[in-house]
Amino acid sequence: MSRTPGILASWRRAPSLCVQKGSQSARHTCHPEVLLGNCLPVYGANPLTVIRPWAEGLDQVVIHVGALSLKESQELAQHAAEIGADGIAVIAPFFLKPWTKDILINFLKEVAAAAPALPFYYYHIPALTGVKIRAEELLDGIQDKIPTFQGLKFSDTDLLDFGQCVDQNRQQQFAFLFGVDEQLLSALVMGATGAVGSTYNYLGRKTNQMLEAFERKDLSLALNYQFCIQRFINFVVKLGFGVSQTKAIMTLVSGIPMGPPRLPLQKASREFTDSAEAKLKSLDFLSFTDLKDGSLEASS
Ligand SMILES: CC(=O)N[C@@H]([C@@H](O)[C@H](O)[C@H](O)CO)[C@@H](O)CC(=O)C(=O)O
Repeated sequence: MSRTPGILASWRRAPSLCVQKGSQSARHTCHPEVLLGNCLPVYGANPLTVIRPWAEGLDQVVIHVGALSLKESQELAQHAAEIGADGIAVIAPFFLKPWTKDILINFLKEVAAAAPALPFYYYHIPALTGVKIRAEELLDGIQDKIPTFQGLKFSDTDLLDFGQCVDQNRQQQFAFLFGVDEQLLSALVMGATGAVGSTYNYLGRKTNQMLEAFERKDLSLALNYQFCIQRFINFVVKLGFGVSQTKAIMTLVSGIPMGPPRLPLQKASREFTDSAEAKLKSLDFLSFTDLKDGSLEASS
């Protein structure tokens, strides 16, 4: 795999809230419950062909089929159905933006209709799309318009909006999947039923420990794990953290070459990777022998 596979992420529905079990390396994400192919189509690379090899052997695969053009999004949705995906997810189109809830719903409805048998997830990520329609508003009556609507991936720090999504839809059995890894514990308290995020590809074990502590109602321990995760994320954010840096860390931890990012992204610097590696080790995310001997078993 020389090109980016997007970001692999996983979740499991409530009551067990989880990212990849048993390991924190990308290589060991071969058995997550769900793989989300989070990539927009780019010229010459159909995300579905990239996702297919990753999807083999997984229990569930939800494929992101959002695109700037409705037609392209519909074609991707149809292809996702043809290759046996378990669901589709869609972000808001972000070049020509929908400016009201109804317009956004109409766009999503047309995409969902192209794969009428597949559960449909709205992927709310306003920082990247610039579409700031509140998720809580969007969810109001959404199943009347999109009968396959199954849930939401919520990648925003607005916990008021997130909490109200949960609170106003308690009867609906929706999946509420949180996407801000450094705030997951807060979202769990609000009622998140799962998590999808980039750092679970390499901070999975610590995150699972946090989830287990939360399920045991040991909030103090869960908070310790969340703080530890925050220490790492805070550290890399200060260095400049994005998709390229995620690829670099995933390569470092898994040993799987993720390849260079495409322009306009720039490859992560050697200094970044060295600093991230040192930080992972100092916070006990990796043991000192993990990377040297090729063993991917991370320390607890
Ligand atoms: C803005 C962003 O990239 N958010 C990430 C988080 O996992 C994020 O990397 C993490 O919380 C660290 O800030 C995910 O929610 C989104 C994501 O992984 C994706 O769409 O590929």
